[in-house]
Amino acid sequence: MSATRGGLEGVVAASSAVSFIDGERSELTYRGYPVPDLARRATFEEVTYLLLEGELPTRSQLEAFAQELERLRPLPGAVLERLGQLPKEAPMDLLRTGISILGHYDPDGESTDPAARKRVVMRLVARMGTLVAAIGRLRRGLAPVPPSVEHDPTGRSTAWQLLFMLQGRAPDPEYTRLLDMALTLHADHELNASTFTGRVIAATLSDIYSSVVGAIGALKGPLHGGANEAARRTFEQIGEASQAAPWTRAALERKERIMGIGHRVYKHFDPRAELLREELTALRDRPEVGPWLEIALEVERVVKEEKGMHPNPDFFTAIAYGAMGIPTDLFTPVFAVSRITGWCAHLLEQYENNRLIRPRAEYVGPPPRALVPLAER
Ligand SMILES: CC(=O)SCCNC(=O)CCNC(=O)[C@H](O)C(C)(C)COP(=O)(O)OP(=O)(O)OC[C@H]1O[C@@H](n2cnc3c(N)ncnc32)[C@H](O)[C@@H]1OP(=O)(O)O
Ligand SMILES: O=C([O-])CC(=O)C(=O)O
Repeated sequence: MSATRGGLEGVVAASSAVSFIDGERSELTYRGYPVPDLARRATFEEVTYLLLEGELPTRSQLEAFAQELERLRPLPGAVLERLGQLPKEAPMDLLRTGISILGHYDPDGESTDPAARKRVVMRLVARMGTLVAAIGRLRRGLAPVPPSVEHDPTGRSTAWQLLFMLQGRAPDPEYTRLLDMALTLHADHELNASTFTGRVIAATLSDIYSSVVGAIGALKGPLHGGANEAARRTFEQIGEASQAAPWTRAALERKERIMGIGHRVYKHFDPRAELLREELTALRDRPEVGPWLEIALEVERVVKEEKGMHPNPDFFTAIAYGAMGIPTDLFTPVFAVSRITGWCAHLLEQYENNRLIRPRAEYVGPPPRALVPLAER
């Protein structure tokens, strides 16, 4: 019998100056700034700069940063060509492969020079959204739409560009603002499973692309980033608010997990989910929001009553992203458009002060025993 429940719960596995979670008080900060403040009062590009550079940008720093992202946003043509040749069923697999292909075309991909690593990070941050949008279109048999600066009234916003490249038309300003906020809320979360995966890979002194490919693999799982897609499918299965309470009670009775509910670190509530609920409540008169929100709030009420558990942000982005017209199986890739910033901030931090990450396992197998030759077994 093992002495550990597994999962490294509560284990401090690295020092980091990127983000901080107080699970008891439901507080989250990026580089010292409360994340709800950043989500409400700063753009995702300001937050990206903050995560990567350690400080919020001045106006001119932000302008130069946004211009650089704009310059780097288009994908090398060969990437789209190769993606076009792959089976299209699984967007997260396409994203994983797409990032891997991008690595082949990056002249700095294998460099260990800090300035070259920063250039790699900028390319990844700029291109993740372009890649996700292209995957979304290729899957529907449509030609990818390139980024467009002339039509972007918000001034080079990742959220605007992502929706534009996905849908081929200027997005609804309310949804652009909501997506910008959601991107900020998902940008970093300390040593979550995907970031930890990336840091483990980087700590072997492997390259940034390999680390991000590994992180994407971890994000895909429904216990982590895949929960937003799974939560949407749950709401669709429930169908209408009157069915939500009996459905939830029956699922809990069967000991099933309700996707988008629960968190390893937050003990009382997740501040990101609170903010998203508030934003969606303000939009509840919209037909693409209201009925889904009613279902979600019923599920939330019953889970809280029965298990004392709370929603995580994936519970509400499952409604928000659907309302924006993002296809359900693209929800987790959209998470990656945000989290690439946190992954990169952590990878740079890992390289700066590296030591191989190599924990031990508690051995629970058979005691030492003598080998019986094959002929005698
Ligand atoms: C952005 C993000 O990645 S946020 C996380 C997204 N993931 C999800 O929403 C998936 C659903 N949630 C879960 O599976 C979990 O709550 C996790 C993985 C997020 C964190 O859980 P952990 O702290 O590891 O808890 P653990 O898996 O040990 O479960 C503890 C107990 O709570 C129950 N539980 C945990 N989450 C849920 C849930 N969503 N629904 C129902 N029961 C749950 C477990 O069944 C278990 O019950 P038991 O003790 O009777 O066996
Ligand atoms: O921190 C975690 O374990 C999961 C999470 O909420 C995130 O990655 O945003």
